[in-house]
Amino acid sequence: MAEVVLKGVSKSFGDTVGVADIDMTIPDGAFVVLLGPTGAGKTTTLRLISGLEALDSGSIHIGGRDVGSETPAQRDVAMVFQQYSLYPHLTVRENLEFPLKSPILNTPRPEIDRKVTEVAQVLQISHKLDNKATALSGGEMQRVSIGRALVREPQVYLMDEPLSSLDAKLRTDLRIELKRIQASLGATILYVTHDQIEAMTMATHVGVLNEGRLVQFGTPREIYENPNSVYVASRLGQPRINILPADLFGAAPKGAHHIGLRPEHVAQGEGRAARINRLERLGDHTRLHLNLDGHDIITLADPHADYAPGSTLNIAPEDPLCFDAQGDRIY
Ligand SMILES: Nc1ncnc2c1ncn2[C@@H]1O[C@H](COP(=O)(O)OP(=O)(O)OP(=O)(O)O)[C@@H](O)[C@H]1O
Repeated sequence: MAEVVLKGVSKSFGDTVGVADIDMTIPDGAFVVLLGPTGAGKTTTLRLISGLEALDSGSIHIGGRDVGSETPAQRDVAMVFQQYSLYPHLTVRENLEFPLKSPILNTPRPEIDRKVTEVAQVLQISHKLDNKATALSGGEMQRVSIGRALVREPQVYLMDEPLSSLDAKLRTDLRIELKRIQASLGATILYVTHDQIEAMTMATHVGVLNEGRLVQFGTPREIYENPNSVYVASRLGQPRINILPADLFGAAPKGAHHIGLRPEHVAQGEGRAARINRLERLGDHTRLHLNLDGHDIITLADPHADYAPGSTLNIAPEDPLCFDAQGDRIY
């Protein structure tokens, strides 16, 4: 497919910053997940790449072409939105065929049939192909929307929380399927999600946005293990990283204002006595909700271990991440 390169990309809406000075390279065949809270600029980034929104400044190259003056159709990107966008008067099959019938693609009939059948199978909607789009459930409509993007082989797929309206089982199935499609087609995908598991399992790279700025870009592992700020550290990981005063366990590490401890980096059986507030038994593991000097701490425990709420557990930090007063990582 194609590499996408953003250089100095900015877009404001009146006084509101949409995105500011974004430099980002989405390698050919990469699955890049954008993370950030609401309003961080994720959707705006997708809309700028697709051409639905015009740049204030900067440039966007797709496959080496500067697409600044191209229409969305010329850019050859496929976009899937959170809200499904189907032609209600057409059947599922007609909706899926629609992108392939565009005069630009001019796909031969047998090829259209083959693609529609294949995509319908992947999305588990083969039995609904001849239903009107309006006769589908919300989850089915969303699958057809995804299908309309997948029948094409565009330069890049732009997906804005495409699985968020689906139930848990289907979301898991489609997560695996999307990843497989990406690997087998070598597709370049830019994907927005709030779902930690989607981000960790599907992404080859993660871009973290904060108030329109790209604050870190790296592999999910780099972002998880080596975040450059409290903000980035808090975006990935479920349960979230524990951010605690640097001196909670004794003398603060040099220069540190806060330490960050992932749940798996809380050593048990040594250190200070924390109160066990609550246990969450999740089957294969248990989450312990602790409190130490008024600070909540979450850690993991063996599912068979016998912890009693109200009792205490000694804990100590293990390989803490250290942050300065501004929340920037110092080591
Ligand atoms: N058409 C618009 N007119 C005015 N402001 C807009 C417009 N589109 C986006 N914005 C503003 O730009 C900022 C970034 O919005 P954007 O939709 O990109 O965020 P987001 O990270 O996708 O959020 P969400 O997770 O809620 O979708 C927000 O402050 C938003 O209010």
